Formats: sequence, structure tokens, C-alpha cells
Amino acid sequence: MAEIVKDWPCTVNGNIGVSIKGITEHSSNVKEGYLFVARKGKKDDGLLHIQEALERGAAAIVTDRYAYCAGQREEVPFVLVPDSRRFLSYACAKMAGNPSKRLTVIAVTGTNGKTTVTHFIGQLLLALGVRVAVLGTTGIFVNGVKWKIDVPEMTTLPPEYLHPLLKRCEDEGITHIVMEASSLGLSTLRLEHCDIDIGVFLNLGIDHYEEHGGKLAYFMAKKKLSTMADQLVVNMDDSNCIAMVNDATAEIYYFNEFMVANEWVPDIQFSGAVLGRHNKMNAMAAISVVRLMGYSLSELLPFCQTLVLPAGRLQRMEIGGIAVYIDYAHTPDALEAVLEALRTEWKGGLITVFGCGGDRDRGKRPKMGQIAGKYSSSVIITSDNPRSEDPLDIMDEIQLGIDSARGVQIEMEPDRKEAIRKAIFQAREGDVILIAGKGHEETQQTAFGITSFSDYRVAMDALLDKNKIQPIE
Ligand SMILES: CC(=O)N[C@H]1[C@@H](OP(=O)(O)OP(=O)(O)OC[C@H]2O[C@@H](n3ccc(=O)[nH]c3=O)[C@H](O)[C@@H]2O)O[C@H](CO)[C@@H](O)[C@@H]1O[C@H](C)C(=O)N[C@@H](C)C(=O)N[C@H](CCC(=O)O)C(=O)O
Ligand SMILES: Nc1ncnc2c1ncn2[C@@H]1O[C@H](COP(=O)(O)OP(=O)(O)OP(=O)(O)O)[C@@H](O)[C@H]1O
Ligand SMILES: N[C@H](CCC[C@H](N)C(=O)O)C(=O)O
Repeated sequence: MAEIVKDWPCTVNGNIGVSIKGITEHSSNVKEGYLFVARKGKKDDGLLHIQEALERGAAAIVTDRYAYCAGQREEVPFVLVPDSRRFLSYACAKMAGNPSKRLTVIAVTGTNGKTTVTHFIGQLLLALGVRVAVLGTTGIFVNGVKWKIDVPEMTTLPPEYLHPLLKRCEDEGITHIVMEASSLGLSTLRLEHCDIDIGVFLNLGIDHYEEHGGKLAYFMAKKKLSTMADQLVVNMDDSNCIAMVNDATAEIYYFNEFMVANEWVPDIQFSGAVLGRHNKMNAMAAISVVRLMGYSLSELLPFCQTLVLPAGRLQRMEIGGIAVYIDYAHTPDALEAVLEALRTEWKGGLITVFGCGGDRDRGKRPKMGQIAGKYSSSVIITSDNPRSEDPLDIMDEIQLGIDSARGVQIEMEPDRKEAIRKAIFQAREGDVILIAGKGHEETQQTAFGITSFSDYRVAMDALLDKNKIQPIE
């Protein structure tokens, strides 16, 4: 314990000669010999769980407010620090031996496209023979293989998981880490004391305003990355991205649809998976990062034709002349990008099935309704993780945004499985269906609990049923 706190401002009460076997901020994760870091959150307060941590065998407690609790013993030191969150990141990095200092770490931020860009970078590096791990919303992929390890399903991992994972990757011979930096991850200091080499700024749209406390706070959260990396790759077509890096001291490299890392490259040939302008932008961002690592365009270009999208991003199935796309668009900009791409490709009817998450930004609901109505011939509004909210209320807020004067057919179906089946059964040959919002997700979260749910499986079953095809057992 003495080693962990030696360079950190703190007041010690007790013997800090104790040895520490692990660090956690959640009392239920405490094991014998662990350091428990108590901090205040939105819903709860670690201070209220010190007792439990002690009962589970905590060897030391760190807090940022004075705390006393029954059961406190002389041999378990209580350490007071200025900010528990910041300390947690510092201590977890130190305990793991600061692996991020030796690894090349790339962090990607933006409202939309983080998962796609991290996967594109991972695919390019792997093809170039680099040993790489990709960390983000869809899991942890080491050299292209998904690792099944016990970490929370979060876009940006909290420090107690991140640094031990980086250490494990390093031990496996991984040299490059590509990860997503969510706004909430940045604002809650999950990436503090993680040494980042390249930061990528993709875009800034509407999402998480309510969790952050407004648009400015959301902007400032993402901007933080500009002070954390040595080099920045920035979308030059996005004025918010440019504003986010305007006082950065790092080297800045720009990309857009025709430019990679400040270099004009208008005619790159991509695989068919790179569908839509948004995915081309994602690919250009990824190429820019790999260029910064010293690879030439001629080395890189052949692999641009092998890029594939991550699961649940424009994932396509087609039976009987009806094409169905599963996509993770859950923000207004994302929905517009995808619908624009599909409208360009398909001339027939376009049926959009979507909802909006509960306990998340309400402002995006009517905006997504408006966009769905603008591009689709038919919209089926349904549920998407209503969480603690009433799904019908969310659906009403979405519908308010749709301009019914456009003649779009609107249907409300709170049961997502039914909504998908209705779309597939009403579609005619040549139509395309977009099922948006849940992408790779495998659950539906409602006030009554979490149930298994996959857009892909439901859609495939409905397509097979409609075409009277028996699935192979
Ligand atoms: C907004 C946010 O960052 N929430 C995370 C945060 O919650 P919080 O700060 O409000 O903490 P809290 O629940 O009030 O608890 C306070 C403290 O008491 C501790 N505690 C609590 C209960 C207990 O029994 N014992 C205990 O010790 C907690 O560990 C915590 O240290 O800290 C918790 C502990 O690490 C996380 O579980 C929780 O993420 C929840 C699961 C979550 O849903 N997060 C989402 C919104 C999120 O972070 N998403 C972004 C992606 C967004 C995007 O890209 O669109 C992500 O990076 O994943
Ligand atoms: N560059 C982009 N611009 C606008 N929309 C995009 C862009 N890239 C992807 N999208 C849309 O956003 C959806 C989610 O993409 P992706 O998972 O790559 O983003 P993300 O930022 O990781 O999302 P999340 O933060 O929720 O994990 C895609 O399915 C697509 O609809
Ligand atoms: N990372 C995002 C994912 C949203 C996906 C959508 N299906 C929803 O549940 O709102 C969030 O937690 O807000």
C-alpha cells in the first residue's frame, strides 16, 4: 500500500505497510487483501459500502471524504485523497505496472462510429502483421479473436478492469491497443493515467446530453481527449471536432472523405462492406491512424478492400427479394447516415423499424422520428431497451417528430418482435427494411427485467417463415 500511495497526495490513518492483492471501487468485488476505493456516484456512494468491503476482507480503504465506520480496525489503513476517481485510475495503472506506457494506445471518440473505426484500425493493423487488441462496445478482440473474459459490457472500461487487461494483452505479446473513448468514460476519469499515443475525433452529435448535464458538458467531455494524446486525427468536415482540438498542443492530422492524415487521396477502393458516406469517413479515419504509424499508402491500400463492419452494423440478410439490414443507429445523425446510404442503394419501399432507449436523452426521440419519416415509406415505432420508462411514452415522443403530411405510413407496436415480423410480412419484393438501434445487442431491458433478444434472430426467423423455409436444426 505504501508503494501505491507514495507519490500521491494523501493523509494516512493506520499502517500502510499492508500488501494489496487487487483494487476495486465496488464493494461486492472486494476479496481478501483488496484495496477498496470509496467514491460518490449518481445513484450510490461507496462510503455507504465500506462496512461490506471490510467484511469481505479489504486490506485498505481509500476515500475522498472523512469516513468512520464500525468495524474499522487499526491494521486496515484508511487513506484520505483529494479525489477518489482520479486516485482509482492512478492506483490501477500503477498496480498493473503501467502497461499503457509500453503499448501503443489509440483512443477513438465521437458520437457515432467509434466501434467501426476501432475495428477498421484493428483489421488494417492485423493485416499488416501487427499484434493488436480492440476494446469497445462489442467486446475485446485480441488479434481478431473475441476474448470471453469477465469484464462489464461497457464502451470504455473502468480502470480496475482496463489496466489489468492491458497488462494481460502485453503479456500475450500484444503491442497495439485500439479502444473506444466514450464521453462518459472520459468525464468519469476512466482513462486518466492511461498513456494514449493517438486520439481520434470523429464527430459530435446528439447523445447523452442528459447524463452529462447539457451539450456543452458533452462537448467538454470529448474535448478532454485532445489533452491526453500525443497525436490527434481529426474530422476536418466537423466544426465541433475542429473546435474540440483548437487549443491542443498535440500534432494534428486531418481526414475527410478524400483526405487521410493531411494527404489528398480521392480514389481509394473499398470493399462493398464500406457502405455509405459515413463508413467511408470511418475508413478514412482508420487509414489516417495507420499512416501515422509509418505504413505507406501502397502497403495499406490492398487491405482497404478486405475491411468488414463489426457485428450489427449494416448487417444484411436477403431472402425472397427482401433485404433486411440490422444496424446500431441509435442517434439522429446515425439514423440519417444509414437511411441516406440505403436510399442511395435501394429504389423500392423502405420500411424502418426502431425505438429509442429509456433513461437516455429524450431530446433525440422526436429528431429520430422526423428523420425516419423523411426517408422511409413506412415507419414502425417500437421498443428499444425502455429500461425504467413506459415504452408507450417513449414511442409517443418519437411519433411527435414525424411529419405525417409526407404521407409516410406510421405504425406503433411496442412488442419489438411483433414490430419486426410486421415489417417483414408487409414488405414486397424489392423493398428494404432497416431495423435500427440494437445492432449486436442480445437483450431487451425493460422495467420488468432483462430478457434475451436479438434483432438478427427475430428477423431471420420471420424471413424464413414468410418464405416457408424450414430452419436447419
Ligand atoms: C454514468 C456512469 O458512468 N455510470 C457508471 C458509474 O456509476 P455511478 O458513478 O453513478 O456510481 P453509483 O452506482 O452511484 O455508485 C457509486 C459508487 O458506489 C459503489 N458501490 C455501489 C453499490 C454497491 O453495492 N457497492 C459499491 O461499492 C460503486 O462501485 C461506485 O464506485 O460507475 C459504476 C461503477 O463503475 C458503473 O456501473 C456505472 O455504469 C453503468 C453500468 C452504465 O450504464 N454506464 C453507461 C451509461 C456508460 O458508462 N456508458 C458508456 C457508453 C456510452 C456510449 O458510448 O454511448 C460506456 O463507456 O460504457
Ligand atoms: N461516421 C459516422 N457518422 C454517422 N453515423 C455513423 C458513423 N459511423 C457509424 N454510424 C452509425 O452509428 C451506428 C453505431 O456505429 P458504431 O458502433 O461504430 O458507433 P459508436 O460510436 O461505437 O456507438 P456507441 O457509442 O453506441 O458504442 C452505426 O450502426 C451507424 O448507424
Ligand atoms: N451506449 C449507448 C447504447 C444505446 C443503444 C440503444 N439500444 C439503447 O439502449 O438506447 C447507451 O448506453 O446509451
